[in-house]
This record gives sequence, C-alpha cells and structure tokens, in this order.
Amino acid sequence: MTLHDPLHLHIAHKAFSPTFIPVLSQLQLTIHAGEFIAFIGPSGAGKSTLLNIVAGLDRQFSGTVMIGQQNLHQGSQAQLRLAMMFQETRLMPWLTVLENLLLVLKKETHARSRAMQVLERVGLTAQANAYPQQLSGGMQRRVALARAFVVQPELLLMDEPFISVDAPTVQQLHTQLLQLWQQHQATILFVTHHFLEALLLADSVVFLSAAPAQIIHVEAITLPRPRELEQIERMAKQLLQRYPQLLSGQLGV
Ligand SMILES: Nc1ncnc2c1ncn2[C@@H]1O[C@H](COP(=O)(O)OP(=O)(O)OP(=O)(O)O)[C@@H](O)[C@H]1O
Repeated sequence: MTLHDPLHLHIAHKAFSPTFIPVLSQLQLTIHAGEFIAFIGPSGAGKSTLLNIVAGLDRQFSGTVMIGQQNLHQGSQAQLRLAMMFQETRLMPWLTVLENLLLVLKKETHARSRAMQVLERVGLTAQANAYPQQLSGGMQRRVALARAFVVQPELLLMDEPFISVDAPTVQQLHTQLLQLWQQHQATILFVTHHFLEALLLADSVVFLSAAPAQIIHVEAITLPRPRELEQIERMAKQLLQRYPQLLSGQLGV
C-alpha cells in the first residue's frame, strides 16, 4: 500500500438499523493518488456515511475499500496516513494550538518543528500558544486544517469543513487548503453542498443521487488553478444546462 496506488471504492450496500433502509447502493469509484475529489449530493444522501466507511470508522457495510490490491480495512490500515476534517473543528479546548497539533503527532521525531511549519503555512505562528477559544472561528478552522496536514496525510477526508464560515475566510481557507494539498500531494475526498466550492477546488466532482446514494455523474474539472469565480460560475451554468438533473435544486450554487 503506497501513496501511488489508486483508491477503489465499491460500496455494494449500506443500511443502518433499525430501519435498514439502504443509504448507499452499488457505488463504485476509482480515485487516483493525489486527486482532489469533491462529492456533492442532497442532504441525507449518505455522503458522511461514505467518508466514515472509507475512514474505517464504519465497517458495517457490504463492499470493499481497496488501496491498490489491498483491502484498506483488513489489517493494513495503519500503514496509510489518514486524516479527517469535519464541520466542527473538534479541537481540544484545554490544549493550546500547538499542543492540539502535537497531540496527533504523538512522539514523532521533529514533531514540534513540523507543527510550527504547518502553523506558519496557515498564518498562525503567533497563535501557537493560544487556546482555541481565544481565536476567531476562521482561525480555529485554520488550526483544524493545520492539524489535518501535520500528519502528512496520504488520504484526507473532509466533511463540509468550511460550513458556516464567512466568505472572505472561506476564500482564505480554500487558498491554504490548495497550497497544502499541492505541497503534500494528498488524495482528498471533500464533501460539500456548494457546487461552486466543488468546482473551485476539485479535480473531479462526483454528483450523488438522493439516498440510496449512487453516482449520477462525474465531471472532470480541467481548469488550471487558481480558478476565478467568474470562470467557475460560467462552468456551473453550462453544466446545469447540460445536466439539469444534477443538483435537483437542493444545493447552494
Ligand atoms: N448512525 C446512524 N444510525 C442510523 N441512521 C443513520 C446514522 N448515520 C446516518 N444515518 C442515516 O443515513 C442517511 C445518510 O446520512 P449521512 O449523514 O451520511 O448523509 P449526508 O449526505 O452526509 O447528509 P448531510 O448532507 O445532510 O450531512 C440519513 O438518512 C441518516 O439519517
């Protein structure tokens, strides 16, 4: 299992007790190493469930998650450096910014200098010894972003990580995320409700149906980065004209 192997998702079936109504069904996708994939779909489609399955947090499903020839959930997961970022920052309030990063690095060599380097990347060197509650919401997201990248993830799973953040801060977070992604060459699976965000960031956008989530379309976004909002808006309009069924009016554009 290496950074260079593709990730093969095959979720044949996923349902939760007690209803056992299918949430994911016959979902198959291959993601190449280093790709930035955005998933977009209606609320309740099963996007978070999908990320939880890929992360190995939920193993009650039929199907496989493979890296190259190896099943990610059969013993070898520890070999893959994986990070997650959620809607909530999940920072430890009793630890400083730096300590929050050191916590995920455990006793790795040069942990402190690595943590400081990533904090510098997100512009938070001066806040290293502050506590999360002393920072603005946007700064806290930047700490969460730094914590995700400090482990040098091969696979980064992001579940609407920039929701409820004001527009200028989101723009800054997007820029920092793309810089960190390009520097670390991580494979990113990014769930969002925002079509424009997906087009702005991703190499490919995967459109999911309502539950049970199935892939209804995959659009490769070949525009070079950084992408201008005008370009993205034009592309969004064209895509919706071509595939009016894609968003079924439920997503933020
Ligand atoms: N632990 C659970 N137990 C029972 N049902 C669950 C559980 N987790 C999720 N579900 C159900 O599975 C379906 C998909 O949920 P999921 O959170 O994956 O959707 P989503 O696409 O991420 O939604 P949203 O965009 O609103 O965050 C929903 O109907 C939800 O109620």
